[in-house]
Amino acid sequence: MSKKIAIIGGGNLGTAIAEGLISSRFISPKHIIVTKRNIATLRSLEEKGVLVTSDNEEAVKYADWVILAVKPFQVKDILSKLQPHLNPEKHALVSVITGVWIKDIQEVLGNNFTLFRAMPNTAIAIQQSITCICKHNASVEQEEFVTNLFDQLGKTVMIEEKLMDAATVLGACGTAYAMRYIRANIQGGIEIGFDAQTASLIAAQTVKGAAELLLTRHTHPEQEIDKVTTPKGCTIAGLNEMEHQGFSSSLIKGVVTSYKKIVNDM
Ligand SMILES: NC(=O)C1=CN([C@@H]2O[C@H](COP(=O)(O)OP(=O)(O)OC[C@H]3O[C@@H](n4cnc5c(N)ncnc54)[C@H](O)[C@@H]3O)[C@@H](O)[C@H]2O)C=CC1
Ligand SMILES: O=C(O)[C@@H]1CCC=N1
Repeated sequence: MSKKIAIIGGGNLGTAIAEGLISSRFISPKHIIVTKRNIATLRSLEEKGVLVTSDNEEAVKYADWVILAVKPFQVKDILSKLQPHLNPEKHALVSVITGVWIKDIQEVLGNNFTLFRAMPNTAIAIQQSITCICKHNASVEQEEFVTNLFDQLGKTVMIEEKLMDAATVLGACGTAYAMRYIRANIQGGIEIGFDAQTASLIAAQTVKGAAELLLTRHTHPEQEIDKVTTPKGCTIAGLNEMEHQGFSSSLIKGVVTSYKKIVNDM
């Protein structure tokens, strides 16, 4: 029988997952049901054949896989209401919620459920996410299903739950960090003569190419940098100025600050 997936919380990430699953043809749109209190903004998913509802209970009755994609502060209340309608023989859960641990979910649902935590990023909408996954109480088939699902949407890596906060920072917040890097390049590009559109294209494609070099060659960034930096040239002059201004240091401090924010808030 075909698997059916409920996405509880059709916000940025929930809709991005639905869109990615449809584009990858991993699952038929009619086997996805997305919930949100106000479903008006889910119209475009509905037009693609996805079921939408404001009733979480209806969604879990329909599905066997339940993806939780609401804000951290909403999850306990939502799970408490769903608890009478969830059955460990039928349902397996995947939470993409930041800072919510397997033990937090177990506090509401008990210990019998198969639970996964997955940390994708918003590039999941175009099947280019990195998704870090950890599992609890999962069979080999269930692990394969979840890995296969997120493999359709980019790359996946299985990690221990204790690294989930770190995965959130590096993988999910990382999309925003990368955008800021690109934006700064665009601003610099405009100052040295490009119009905004051309600067954006050059900056984004350059970053994409740099990432592809690392992903296909499995080299260290510094090896690739060595190939760009002509002695006494302009690249090393710019790079060194960036470092004098604290470039790497500011990025590392930002990553650690994001991490501390998750750890201290949750
Ligand atoms: N945005 C991102 O890049 C990433 C977000 N996350 C995590 O994913 C979760 C969702 O994040 P976003 O999609 O950005 O937030 P969001 O606020 O866009 O989405 C949450 C959605 O849940 C809906 N919702 C609220 N109460 C509900 C209820 N009772 N029943 C059904 N739906 C309800 C809201 O209307 C909203 O559309 C958060 O826990 C976040 O930490 C994880 C990785 C990346
Ligand atoms: O900023 C946040 O809290 C969430 C977690 C990862 C991406 N967005």
